[in-house]
Amino acid sequence: MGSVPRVLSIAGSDPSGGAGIQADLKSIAAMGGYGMCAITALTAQNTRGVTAVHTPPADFLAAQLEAVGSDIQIDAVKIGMLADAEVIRTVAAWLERARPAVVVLDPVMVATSGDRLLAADAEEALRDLLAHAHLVTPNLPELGALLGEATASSWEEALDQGRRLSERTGGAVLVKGGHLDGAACPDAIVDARRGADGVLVQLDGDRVSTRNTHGTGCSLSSALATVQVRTGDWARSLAVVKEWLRGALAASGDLEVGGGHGPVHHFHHLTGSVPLAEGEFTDGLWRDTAKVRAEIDALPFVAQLDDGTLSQAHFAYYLTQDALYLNGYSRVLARASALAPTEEEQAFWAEGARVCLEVEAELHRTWLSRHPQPAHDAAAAGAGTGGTGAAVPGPVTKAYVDHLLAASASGSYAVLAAAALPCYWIYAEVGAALHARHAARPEKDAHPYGAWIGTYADEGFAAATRRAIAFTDAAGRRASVDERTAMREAFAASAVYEREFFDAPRRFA
Ligand SMILES: Nc1ncnc2c1ncn2[C@@H]1O[C@H](COP(=O)(O)OP(=O)(O)OP(=O)(O)O)[C@@H](O)[C@H]1O
Ligand SMILES: Cc1ncc(CO)c(N)n1
Repeated sequence: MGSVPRVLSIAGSDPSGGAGIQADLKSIAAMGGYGMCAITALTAQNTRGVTAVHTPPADFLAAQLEAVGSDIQIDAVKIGMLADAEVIRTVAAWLERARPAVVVLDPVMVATSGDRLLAADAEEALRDLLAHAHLVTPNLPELGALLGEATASSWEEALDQGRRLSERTGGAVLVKGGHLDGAACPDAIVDARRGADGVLVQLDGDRVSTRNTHGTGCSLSSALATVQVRTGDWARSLAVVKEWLRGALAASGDLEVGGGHGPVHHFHHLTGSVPLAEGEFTDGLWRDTAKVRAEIDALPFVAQLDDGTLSQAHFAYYLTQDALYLNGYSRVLARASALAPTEEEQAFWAEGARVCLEVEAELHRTWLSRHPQPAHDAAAAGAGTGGTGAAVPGPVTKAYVDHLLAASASGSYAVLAAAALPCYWIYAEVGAALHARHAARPEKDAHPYGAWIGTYADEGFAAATRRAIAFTDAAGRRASVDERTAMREAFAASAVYEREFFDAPRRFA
């Protein structure tokens, strides 16, 4: 066997996708297997119930089994709905010849909705088929019916019935707690060949509070067949499948399928790693920070820069801190260059690091000489003797740069790119909005910050921003689930620091 178990489901079709072969194929894939199916019957059903069943001629099922089995090595078989005695005989005859290494049989008799899925006169034939299975997975009513007894009313009684069924079939029986009353939902594998109580493994579990239990039995049995190929150990297989199914039940509400007993979310564990289209990842980062960005737009600093009422002291503090920030940011971009996976990205971030130093120098040469920070403000900002360019980072500048340096130290290029991105993206957006408003002003020349706002119209920075977004997006698309989470956190934290940076003059100047 290779690393992908080849698993055949012999079962009925549920067009609503929650049970039958549809659930089986999803569950097999969710467990890393290659799913195949031979269809025993077509049902017309949804989450509310079954309205019709069409059973094709048994010869046609035989033809499907022959086609698959004559060409493909089958590592495991899961058997579900069998409809009638002729279908059962057809499957039995094929199993005799094919003798798959793993056979899990879910003796489907009644759907979750209460509708019959097996002809009443076929129960005897089904009992005979059980001997072909390595594991039988009846729910409590099916377990009772297979023994010709009433449904067990306690877990102990169910285990006892399971052991007696195992004695009869010669294989293992999965006793399922799904139909028990109460908050517990245990499952146990019972094998009469294993001594007195026969319990191979029992896994206790809490009941998930949901109506979406359509197809849980189908999903469990096909997933178990798949994992069993990998482990060869029912107890370990059940442990992994039960935890997965619990997650699928817990996430079933995300699906919003149907008004009755809805399906479970078979791929809940993969939602964080679905292949993303170009731009999707960074669009998500942008959406997630909508609130923080709206808060930036509403800051007094932005409004005052816009209408020209910003105090010289606040502006000078801002420029001073910006120069300090750019120095730290340059080192962070240099680290992104060092970690970059391609030469194109390496060059891009290195150029960004260089430009930061150039802009820092320009701030000192031009802007800060025109708008020096008053001595008492520089002292308040921690510059000591003040006013002579010996400023030190204020609390926000320090915290923001420390956050970026921590992202550098994470060693993840993707996380570092995400942390660095708001400084491009949010700054570019805020600047573009300020610039657009300024450009529409009739008396531009009289505006005290007109020249500064003019620097926001830098097409080179806008182009660099687009590339920084594209590189971060590509890194996000390649990233693992955990790394994507860390990227979102890093981006969101930087967005908050962007807000704090614009608000810092009001608080700390
Ligand atoms: N609400 C729940 N919370 C947690 N686990 C559950 C819940 N309902 C069912 N299960 C689990 O789902 C699996 C299937 O159990 P169940 O007894 O419901 O099978 P079934 O009746 O054959 O399913 P189906 O709905 O496909 O007919 C078992 O592992 C059981 O423990
Ligand atoms: C086709 C099919 N198989 C099994 C079940 C049991 O859930 C169902 N509802 N439908």
